[in-house]
Amino acid sequence: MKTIYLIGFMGAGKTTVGKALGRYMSVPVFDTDEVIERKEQLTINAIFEQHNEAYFRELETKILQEIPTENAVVTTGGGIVCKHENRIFLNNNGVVIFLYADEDEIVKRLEQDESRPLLKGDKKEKIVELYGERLPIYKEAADYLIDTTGKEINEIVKEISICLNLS
Ligand SMILES: Nc1ncnc2c1ncn2[C@@H]1O[C@H](COP(=O)(O)OP(=O)(O)O)[C@@H](O)[C@H]1O
Ligand SMILES: O=C(O)C1=C[C@@H](OP(=O)(O)O)[C@@H](O)[C@H](O)C1
Ligand SMILES: [Mg+2]
Repeated sequence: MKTIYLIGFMGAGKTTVGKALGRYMSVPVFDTDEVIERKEQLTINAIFEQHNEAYFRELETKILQEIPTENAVVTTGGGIVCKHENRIFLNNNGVVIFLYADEDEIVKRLEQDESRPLLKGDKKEKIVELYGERLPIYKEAADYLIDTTGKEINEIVKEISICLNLS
């Protein structure tokens, strides 16, 4: 089975849904952020502070290309689609599912979260600005779009399984 890549904005549920999807499909799950943090022995926040975003993006591309392209679920960081090279790799190596959630839902889910360096400061303003820039990119990069707004994790996993004829 070709690897399933989950893309979408911060807070769309990629990491959470991906873990549940991997359990449902009995395949390993690779979260690009988690792989990077383990390799660097630094949190994403610390990588941005001690190095910079460009350093993180180089790591992200390298890690993406090291993760198996068969029989796995890969949960990506929200900015991975911003690099054309990454979009080409995703498209060539797996099935790309865009986990959509509307802006208000994203804001709600990330209200208490301080783990995303790009949302430091006025979180809502940053979300509106970044999401506005990226929404067309997610849509263009995806094979399928799943709306996660107001849905439970298992409901989203079920929708993905139907989408991919897994059930
Ligand atoms: N469908 C959902 N409904 C409600 N909360 C969700 C849903 N999916 C994820 N969350 C919550 O939103 C936050 C971000 O989820 P996460 O999986 O880290 O998203 P991403 O990896 O896309 O940034 C977490 O607190 C998670 O529990
Ligand atoms: O959208 C982005 O640029 C980012 C999303 C994050 O992952 P999540 O989408 O899992 O939060 C993480 O890769 C980093 O903070 C950058
Ligand atoms: Mg994540």
